[in-house]
Amino acid sequence: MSAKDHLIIFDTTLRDGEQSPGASMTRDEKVRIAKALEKLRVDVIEAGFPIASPGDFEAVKAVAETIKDSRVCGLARALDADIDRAGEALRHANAGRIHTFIATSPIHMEKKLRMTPDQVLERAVYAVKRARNLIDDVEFSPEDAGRSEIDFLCRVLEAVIDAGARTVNIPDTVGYNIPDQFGALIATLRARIPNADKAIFSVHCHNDLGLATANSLAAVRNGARQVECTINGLGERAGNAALEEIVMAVRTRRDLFDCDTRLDTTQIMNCSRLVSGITGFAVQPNKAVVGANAFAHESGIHQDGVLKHRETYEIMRAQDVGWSENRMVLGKHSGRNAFRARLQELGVVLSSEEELNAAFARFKELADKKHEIFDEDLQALVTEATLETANERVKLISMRVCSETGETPSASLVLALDGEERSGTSAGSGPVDATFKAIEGIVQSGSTLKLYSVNAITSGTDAQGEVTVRLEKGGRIVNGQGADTDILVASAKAYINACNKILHPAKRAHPQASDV
Ligand SMILES: CC(=O)SCCNC(=O)CCNC(=O)[C@H](O)C(C)(C)COP(=O)(O)OP(=O)(O)OC[C@H]1O[C@@H](n2cnc3c(N)ncnc32)[C@H](O)[C@@H]1OP(=O)(O)O
Ligand SMILES: CC(C)C(=O)C(=O)O
Repeated sequence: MSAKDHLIIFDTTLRDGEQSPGASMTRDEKVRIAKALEKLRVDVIEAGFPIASPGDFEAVKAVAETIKDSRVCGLARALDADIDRAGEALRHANAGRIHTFIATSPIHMEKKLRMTPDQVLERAVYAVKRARNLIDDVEFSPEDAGRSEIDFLCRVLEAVIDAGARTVNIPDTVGYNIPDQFGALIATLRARIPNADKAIFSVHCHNDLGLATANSLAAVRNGARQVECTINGLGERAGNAALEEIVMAVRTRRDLFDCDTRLDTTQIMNCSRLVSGITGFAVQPNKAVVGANAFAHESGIHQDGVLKHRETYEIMRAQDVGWSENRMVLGKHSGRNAFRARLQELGVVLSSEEELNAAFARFKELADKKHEIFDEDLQALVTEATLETANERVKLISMRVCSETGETPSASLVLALDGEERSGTSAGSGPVDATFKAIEGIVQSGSTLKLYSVNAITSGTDAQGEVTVRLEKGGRIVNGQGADTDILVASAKAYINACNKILHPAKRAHPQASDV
């Protein structure tokens, strides 16, 4: 890859990312993340701001001493002490860089720095020269370039390139720019600055208007060859451009970019999880590339499309960014094709289309009550569907259970017995007891309850409960199962399932394993 084709990825998770309130990292945590970034093959790791604290100095030093395959960078204001401290932290780096900056926008110069433009220009040149005395690789940023006057910006950049800055980074510090404008800014700077070809143009975009990635990409299309970004888009205020978005956009839309990165994108998820785990900043599920839903499909039409041809609804491969695979989430919007495919994956073979339809109907009912249907839910559904299509003399139509402090619980049920609707009410020592007594009152199975057990099939308060009921009649023992998000309904279903077995003419004279 030639320099022209190479898009340099400058990761600033450990510096600007750490500026997210609450995202402070220890030295060892920074080293762990830096190693993961090195494995991802980022070109430059900005490890911190050495003057900020003794701890950050130690962190930058430790990263510089550990990392061999990426360049390690330290940030410094345009001040002697900052530059010297950065140089000291980077002394043992295999490849180091000092990144010095000073603001160039009217508002920052007048209100914050309280310096005239000429003083700022002079200090910028001085800082770059001082840094160059310590290290070969110096980057300069005119902070708040996105709100700076173009003529002044050109003057500053031309002067710092002459002073030895190898990279000039154009920050949209407050995320104020929009893509067309920011792209045009890069094109104008490159065209107007006479020595522009002596430096690499870089961009550093913030996400205050949600445009950090779009602005960075617009800049790349206009000749920027370094992008500063962070894992998961971590960073000051609304964050920085997200590394994973930049890298995958350039790779996925090769048709639009005349450059690419050298990253091993399969390491992206690893870095994302590590950064999220260390900082405690959870990744939103719908975050591009690294969110839990980025490669998940729940809608039937999409699932059907992906099952037939993945690219109908996926522009990237989940594996290419480090997910093990894409995910089909079964839920209320899913269709038969995805349902059938998941059952096949689970090794469940339904003997007829009728059984599949019964299971699918139950699945939709359950999906109305439960956000996500897990494999265990499916197993339970299929068991029920299979039981349902077997000879069923008793079916649950509806039920109502009352349980109130100080009152005797009661249950009223409507069942279909041999196709005829029957209702019954009973009191009991508890709601389950009342339910079973009401069923027994209608069905008159004459059996005795031997066992009642409840299991949560999946986790969460919306989990399905699976109930097993064991009945005994005349030495014959049967087990009935029922599952539902309502534990009383699951209990009624289990009792009815067992009754159906009791009422069904026994094929054998003695209790059999198949009955139980
Ligand atoms: C856009 C960015 O992300 S820039 C990086 C922002 N990151 C950080 O600030 C994190 C680390 N910062 C810190 O730990 C501290 O702010 C320090 C150690 C750098 C400085 O602390 P202090 O000396 O107490 O100064 P304080 O932070 O209160 O104020 C900043 C000073 O730096 C000056 N300053 C700001 N930027 C620059 C610059 N690029 N070059 C020179 N001076 C600068 C300000 O004008 C102010 O000067 P003043 O004290 O004469 O008014
Ligand atoms: C130091 C510079 C590059 C910065 O972080 C910004 O302007 O946002």
